[in-house]
Amino acid sequence: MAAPEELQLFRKLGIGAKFDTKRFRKDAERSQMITAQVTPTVSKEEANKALDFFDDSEDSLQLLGDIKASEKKKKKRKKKDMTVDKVEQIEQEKLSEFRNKKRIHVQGADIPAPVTSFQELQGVYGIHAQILNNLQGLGYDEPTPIQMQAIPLMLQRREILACAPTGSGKTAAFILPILHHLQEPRRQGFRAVVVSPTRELAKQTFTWFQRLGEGRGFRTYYIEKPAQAAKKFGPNSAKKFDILVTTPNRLVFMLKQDPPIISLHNVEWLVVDESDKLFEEGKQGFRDQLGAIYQACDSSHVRRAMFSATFAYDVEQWCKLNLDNVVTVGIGARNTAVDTVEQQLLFVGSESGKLLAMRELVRKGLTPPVLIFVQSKERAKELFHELIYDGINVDVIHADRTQTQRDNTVKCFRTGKIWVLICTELMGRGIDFKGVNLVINYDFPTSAVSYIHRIGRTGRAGRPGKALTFFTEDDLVHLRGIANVMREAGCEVPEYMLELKKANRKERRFLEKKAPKRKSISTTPKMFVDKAVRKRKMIEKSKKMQGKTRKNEAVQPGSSTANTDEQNKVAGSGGNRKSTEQETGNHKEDKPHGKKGGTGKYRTEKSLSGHTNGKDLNKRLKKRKQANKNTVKS
Ligand SMILES: Nc1ncnc2c1ncn2[C@@H]1O[C@H](COP(=O)(O)OP(=O)(O)OP(=O)(O)O)[C@@H](O)[C@H]1O
Repeated sequence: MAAPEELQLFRKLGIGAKFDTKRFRKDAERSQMITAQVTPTVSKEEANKALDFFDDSEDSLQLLGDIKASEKKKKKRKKKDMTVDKVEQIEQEKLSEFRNKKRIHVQGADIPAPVTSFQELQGVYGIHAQILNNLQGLGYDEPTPIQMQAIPLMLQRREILACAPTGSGKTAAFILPILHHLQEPRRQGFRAVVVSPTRELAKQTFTWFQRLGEGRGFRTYYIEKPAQAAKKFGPNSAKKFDILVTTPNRLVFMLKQDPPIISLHNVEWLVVDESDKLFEEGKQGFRDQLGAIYQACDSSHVRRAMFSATFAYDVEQWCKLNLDNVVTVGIGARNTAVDTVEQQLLFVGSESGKLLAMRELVRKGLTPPVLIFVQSKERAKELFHELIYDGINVDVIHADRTQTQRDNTVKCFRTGKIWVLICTELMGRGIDFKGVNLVINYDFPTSAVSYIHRIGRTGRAGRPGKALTFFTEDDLVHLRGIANVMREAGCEVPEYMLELKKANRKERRFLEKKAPKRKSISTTPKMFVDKAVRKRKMIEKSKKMQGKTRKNEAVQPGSSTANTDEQNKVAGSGGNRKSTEQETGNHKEDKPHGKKGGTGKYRTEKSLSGHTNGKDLNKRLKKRKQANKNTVKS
């Protein structure tokens, strides 16, 4: 074997010379002149070693004078470029591997790397330490996948369309970058706007802004009553707020006043939460209102972000056409339910079968908190009247209840004072009740999207949950779609369900909007219901009259009379107000209800005492029995 110095000299002398690799292969290998050519992939270290080698050889080139220096430099640069490319490629591979592991899918140009910890946000982006403290205080140890990718994107002022499962932390994903960009409170008016489809969700987002921004002094405003807001916002007073959280109709109402009573000219971030819902057209959707808000945010540097748990093709198309260099971020498979929810379907035969099944569940013992979804406010009222007589700690929330009542009900459910909450689609999206144990779809949802959102009220932030869906023959048209969602999430479904006829797009759209007509839930004879409705109407009428008199006498509203009326209103099973289940934009709603003060509280206390106070319950049961007897007689 040749001595190392000899080999070195041999290598230097041999530079540029071609070997007959068949004849001299052994010599060439020994002097390491062809190893680099036969190695298929080079690590960074290896590549650097190779470069060192060529650096050495440059001297010898000058000595030998065989090869031109410029050619050599070119080669050297090429090798260096190759190494940089290789390093970048390796980095990209690592990123892809990490994204795959977290099921993060991205589409777009120049996408920043996901962050792996909240601390990284401070190091790389300079997020304020107070915000990190707030996160820690809330028990957010590490970012969720949507937060890992959406936060750095928004911190780089990129416009995004984000889709991530229910309960996966989308709210903090948009709040953190907003708080960072606004830096500090300034007297410039609203600089960030978040639009949500329901008041409950808007209020919840408002609360999260306060929690995550605690100690930073930002002033967030939630439009509860446009008329009140108008007073509050006199031309200059609106300037003292930084962030606005609202439902679309309330904001549009204020924008459309002449002159507008709110200005969005300084808005830097417009976030549309539940974007697929807000993009829906027609009575149930908010497409027009969203258009008006989009136009009102007319600053040249406004950025927009859309968030939802479910993906809609038209939202994506709109974003691609209208947003600047938009990035799409998706977590997991599109339009799927979270796998932390154990899903079950239960065939109950008929409408009355549902009530029997419900009572059977109660008899066996329900573990609260439980959410029950029905398809309309009328049915919500009917079911409430059935269950309350069963002695269940139950309350109901729907669009016919006043805002105060809705707020109180939500509060009582959050604090565990109410165990079972009956609701409509109103509560289907975004609401974060911690630890909901079971979601019951008493009425079958009209689309897979609605199903995903409804059952997403449980199994949040990685916790386990259960969902039970009743179905009858009326629901067969929707069954296949929901069975598919269940199977995607790894739940067992009978094969026949997946083989049912598939509805085409047009049919699906029609079915989505029209829930099947169902027999009443109520077991109380209709004549008594009618009587109750008539009575309620009379009371409402007399209340109006009293209200007028009170106004004339300049007496403050919110008296005990209002309480009694409100109680009757909730107890009535009919309803003649024409509000939809979503936020309606009927601003008349705000005026009288705002004045009813503690009526919701009264109502809640009453329903609670209904369960704890046996005497009261017995009285009501007696009354009901008597009513039934009377019908039989007549
Ligand atoms: N990084 C985190 N670590 C722990 N908990 C978190 C984290 N981020 C969010 N959460 C909690 O997870 C729950 C769900 O978050 P959030 O309401 O933002 O979900 P979401 O994705 O908006 O759901 P939905 O689609 O139903 O609106 C909340 O209680 C929130 O406090």
